[in-house]
Amino acid sequence: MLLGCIGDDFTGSSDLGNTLAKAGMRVVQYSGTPARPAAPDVEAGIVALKSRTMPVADAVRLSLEALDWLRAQGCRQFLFKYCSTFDSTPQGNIGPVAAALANALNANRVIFCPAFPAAGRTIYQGHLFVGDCLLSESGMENHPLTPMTDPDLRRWLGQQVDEGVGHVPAATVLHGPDAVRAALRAQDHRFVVADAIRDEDLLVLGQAVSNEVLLTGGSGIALGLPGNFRAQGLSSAHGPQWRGQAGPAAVLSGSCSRATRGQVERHIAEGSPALEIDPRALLRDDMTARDAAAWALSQTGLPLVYSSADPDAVRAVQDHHGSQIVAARLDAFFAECARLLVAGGVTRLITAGGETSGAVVEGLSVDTLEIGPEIDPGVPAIRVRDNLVMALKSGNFGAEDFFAKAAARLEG
Ligand SMILES: Nc1ncnc2c1ncn2[C@@H]1O[C@H](COP(=O)(O)OP(=O)(O)O)[C@@H](O)[C@H]1O
Ligand SMILES: O=C(O)[C@@H](O)C(=O)COP(=O)(O)O
Repeated sequence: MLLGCIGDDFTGSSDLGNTLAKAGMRVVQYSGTPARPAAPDVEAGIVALKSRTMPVADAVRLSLEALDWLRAQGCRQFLFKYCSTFDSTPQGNIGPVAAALANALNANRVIFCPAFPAAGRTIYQGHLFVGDCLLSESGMENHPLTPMTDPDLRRWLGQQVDEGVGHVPAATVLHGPDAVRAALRAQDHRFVVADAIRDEDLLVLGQAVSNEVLLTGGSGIALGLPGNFRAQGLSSAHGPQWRGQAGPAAVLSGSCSRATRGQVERHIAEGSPALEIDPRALLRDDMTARDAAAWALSQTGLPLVYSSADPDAVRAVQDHHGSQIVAARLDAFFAECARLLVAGGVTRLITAGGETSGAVVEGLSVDTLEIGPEIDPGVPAIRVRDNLVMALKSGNFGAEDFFAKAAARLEG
């Protein structure tokens, strides 16, 4: 294994897998740190954790365990993947996890670059934009678990760590890898936010950090890495292999992000079967995973079970019951629903939302996910086992017709 990656959620990890697989690496995503060694032909291994929103100390511990395993697989470089919208709280977990990994690897320069231009995430003057909005005006300020209320990544990361945060501006990145390397050497700080506006900038950054042991960022920061390994004669390009999967399909969505809500609306507007889950009904046991799975298995077409709701509805439920209680109940519901659907014959399963996808993958006791071809930017088709394929869609990814498109792509 050449590149060892740690993803702080499951959809984000598959997004990273998509970038690396498209650029020709053979990629496997693991659900948590595996107990066994990796297969010998894996070039990039991604240990997916559900560590984005867990207590800081747990996220650090699990990330260090993943690092130990990746080191034992012979990796030469390590990438900590977090969200392209830098999802975190003022306490963490991005800063503390990055600091622990940097300490363990003796890394003295670590870049932070969540940019993903294909999905509209760019960084300029240290500020993160989503399309033409600052992060804090993009809808992410209403995220149920990690509201992003400050677009200045230096300031946000600075709250999470006990050290200063440097910056490599776009003007330097435009001058190419040598200029970036020189700027990194000149920094007073170990942690450095790097601007990136275009994919070309990410390729420059990727080249500039080819000798750094630890990088951090969104999937975009990986764009240039397969080329680095190829240039060193360490990897040979081959596209992801894909074998379609026939059989019943279903969608589970716990994501309340704007893009997902649009996809849910489109699905319903097209007359496709949809069952809305009210978390209050789950908490009262008026609705169970068994009820929802039985409903889905009795439908024709592509059934959608969703709790996706707008920010006001989410806030009302959280204020009443507490966000952690609601999140835990929804996670348990979707995990159980997925188990029942697969037991009932579903072979193509689409999940929307990082927390939700993590709960589902863990609930299905899946340990290895083979990354296949891209469905929409940032979302690959995934083979889980002989009779089960999945798509783990990040909350804000995918076109409006994503659910139908994913079902078709997983089959074809
Ligand atoms: N109807 C709802 N009311 C309150 N909270 C909800 C509702 N539906 C989902 N949530 C919360 O929103 C979170 C969405 O997180 P996630 O699955 O990661 O989606 P995304 O990727 O869009 O952020 C869930 O973990 C859950 O706690
Ligand atoms: O980098 C990204 O935007 C995604 O890969 C990702 O991590 C999204 O997370 P969720 O929105 O929680 O699915």
